[in-house]
Amino acid sequence: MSDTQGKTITCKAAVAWEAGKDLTIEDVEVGVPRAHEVRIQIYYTGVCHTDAYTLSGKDPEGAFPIVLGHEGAGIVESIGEECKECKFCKSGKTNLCGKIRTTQGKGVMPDGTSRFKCKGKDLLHFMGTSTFSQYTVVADISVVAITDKAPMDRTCLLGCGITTGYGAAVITAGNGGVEKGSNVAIFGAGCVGLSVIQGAVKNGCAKIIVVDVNNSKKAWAEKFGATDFVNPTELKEGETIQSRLVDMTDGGCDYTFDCTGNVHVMRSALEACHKGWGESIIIGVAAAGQEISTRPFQLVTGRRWKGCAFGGVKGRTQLPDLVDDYMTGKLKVDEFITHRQNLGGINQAFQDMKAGDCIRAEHLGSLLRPSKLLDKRHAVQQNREDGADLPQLEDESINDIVKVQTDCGFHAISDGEYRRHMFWGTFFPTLNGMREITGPDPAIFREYVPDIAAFLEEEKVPGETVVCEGKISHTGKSSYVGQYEYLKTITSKERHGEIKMTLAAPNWYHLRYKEGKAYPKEVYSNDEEYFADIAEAYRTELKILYDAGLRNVQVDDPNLAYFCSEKMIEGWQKDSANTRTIEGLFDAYIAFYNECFKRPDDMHLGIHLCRGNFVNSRHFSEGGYDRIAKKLFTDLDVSTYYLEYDTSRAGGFEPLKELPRNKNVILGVITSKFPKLEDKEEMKQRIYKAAEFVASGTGESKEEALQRLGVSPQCGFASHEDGNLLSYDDMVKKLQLVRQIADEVWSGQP
Ligand SMILES: NC(=O)C1=CN([C@@H]2O[C@H](COP(=O)(O)OP(=O)(O)OC[C@H]3O[C@@H](n4cnc5c(N)ncnc54)[C@H](O)[C@@H]3O)[C@@H](O)[C@H]2O)C=CC1
Ligand SMILES: N[C@@H](CCC(=O)N[C@@H](CSC=O)C(=O)NCC(=O)O)C(=O)O
Repeated sequence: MSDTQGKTITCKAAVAWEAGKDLTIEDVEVGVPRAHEVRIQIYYTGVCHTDAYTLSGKDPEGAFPIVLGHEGAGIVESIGEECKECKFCKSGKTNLCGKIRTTQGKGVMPDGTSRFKCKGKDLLHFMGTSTFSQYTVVADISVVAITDKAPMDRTCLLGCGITTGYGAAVITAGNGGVEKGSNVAIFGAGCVGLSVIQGAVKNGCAKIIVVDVNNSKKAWAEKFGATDFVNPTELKEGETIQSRLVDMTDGGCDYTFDCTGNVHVMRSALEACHKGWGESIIIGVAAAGQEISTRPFQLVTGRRWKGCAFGGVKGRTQLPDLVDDYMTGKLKVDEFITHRQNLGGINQAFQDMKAGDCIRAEHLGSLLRPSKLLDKRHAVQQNREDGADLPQLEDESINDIVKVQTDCGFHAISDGEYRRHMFWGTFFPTLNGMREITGPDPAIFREYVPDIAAFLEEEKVPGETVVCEGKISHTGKSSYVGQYEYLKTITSKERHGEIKMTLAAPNWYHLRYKEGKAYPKEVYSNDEEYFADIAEAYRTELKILYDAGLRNVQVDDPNLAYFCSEKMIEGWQKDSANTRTIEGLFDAYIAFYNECFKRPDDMHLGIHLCRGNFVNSRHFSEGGYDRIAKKLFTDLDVSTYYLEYDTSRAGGFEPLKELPRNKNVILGVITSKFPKLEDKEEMKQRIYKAAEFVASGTGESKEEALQRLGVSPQCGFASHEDGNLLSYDDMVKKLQLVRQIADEVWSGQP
């Protein structure tokens, strides 16, 4: 036993102080286990809709403050002193043990007290488990020992959702499970419904029909073994879901399962059962106050309604068998792991669960403008037209490009950056203290910074740039938010959280300028002061965007990719004016980024590392991620990296070994620079290869690593409004190819 035995442990836990509010990570005291109790060090926990239900305040038993969580796996740290004794357990008829249920429902241990304390207050326990804590105390009968060969990051998921669905099919339904040859219908293909499918497949059901309002669940359902899929919102006129299922099964299903928690669905599920013997199992948790109803005649004529908690599985005796099924490949568990978070990311985990999906097919934001829009913008820029009708044309063109994206099946919709001239938009020039200038003095630029070098090769400097002339601050008025607001008006409310906005890189007007030229010395005495004001401006901008509803941000940063370029590094080292080493500058930029992008947990942040994407499909820099990967992936506080991988310019996949378990990479294997369509199979093989490298770095399986990858074009199609060397149709074909690849690699996922 550990040396903490007999002592209170102080550890981190996610505390729900009140209903409807985010959890906060607190230091909590976890008391010594008493008689018939066990203290466990929790290594992994799942997040379940029932946690969200209780947190929402709708659970009649929900009380606060509480430590939620009930899908946990860990190691026993210490035990108090050692049921076949309660009426329920003695009956052999149910898994609902009565011994501790009353106190458990009140959020306390069987002796009526709590083992959690925080800020001098007792915290309540949840479902007798409270797994959102590094340590927890549970009653001895609430814990089951399983083989230490089973990985805990998977077995925690057997704590509820998977076991519930699987158990409902193989234990609760009928007399000990659905019979071979039965026809079953499963309403709702989330974790629970998909697990019902697994049970139905195991027992040899004939028809396994999945009913879900979300068409993206069809591929998921098929992957788990469903034979049919019906979307109840796409029925023929006059048809109900009951009548469709009755028709499909020659009179009705032998078994139906509600895995939605919707009481109307529960009714349909019952009424879709076969007269005389059909049985409907309620699994979903309905909101407080809701009741089920049907015509009593449905029951009179032999249909039966039943329900189950935890699938009817007796945790202490039957769970080890499920673990064995998983270990021997009979029960799918890995496939359910779509996201990982550490304890600090728990609110994000709730958001991810509610969003239901993770985005696999992406693009980088900028899309080719239609020629009518481009012509108009040129006419306005050259003062040939006054531009009064430009906003209207922008709106129309955005409506069209949003339709293209939704038709292609993209979720992270952008406005194509149609209101911007360059990919970074108008953030910097609109800050107090910054000014856009044309025809800048070439002497201010670092001539070895790749985009500057490219312009100088053509004996030009950038036509315009933004310089700092005074103390920088945000005006309080965002130049990006209008772009998001417009997208909201043309997309459904459920999609507003997926809309993606691209933002300028905070270091953009720093790296290009020679030492001492990025800001006047009288205003800032060093980089850190300058960075601090820009960071404050970014935080203000993010708050405005967040308050408007934006939850998906992508930063476009060529500068960080320049740190992969030998030429740039050589230039930096030869420049005697530089006061930092190149490594020191990279570190400073990472710290700068982390200050700029301090954000709420439910705002997703990704970063695109770009090697240049200018008119005529021009790139600026070359070099693999090897030299920056460790710091980039570990120290930079972003969730997703959009990485170029279309040519050997970006090097190999080896650096992906450095990707930690809580981060994602979108592989830009499709070029946005040229029209030739990539070979789909070859691209899929590249993705699988990338997954091998990710897996080899963390020790995950390749399948798990795949769940942190996605696919996209390598860059935008029009970082400069004039766009790359391909046609609008070529671009659409590329987007369709990205979608097809994603569908084949991650079937059913967005
Ligand atoms: N009884 C028990 O022991 C347990 C119950 N639950 C409950 O089971 C339910 C399902 O959990 P998850 O699978 O994790 O949820 P989920 O949200 O991942 O999946 C629900 C699925 O139902 C679909 N759906 C929603 N409305 C629908 C409708 N009207 N018709 C058809 N499909 C519809 C959704 O598109 C989604 O695919 C929840 O209510 C949860 O609280 C979860 C674990 C244990
Ligand atoms: N407390 C709620 C009901 C919550 C609930 O239904 N819990 C189920 C399992 S759902 C798991 O994710 C459960 O354990 N039921 C058995 C029990 O004895 O609680 C309410 O009062 O509505």
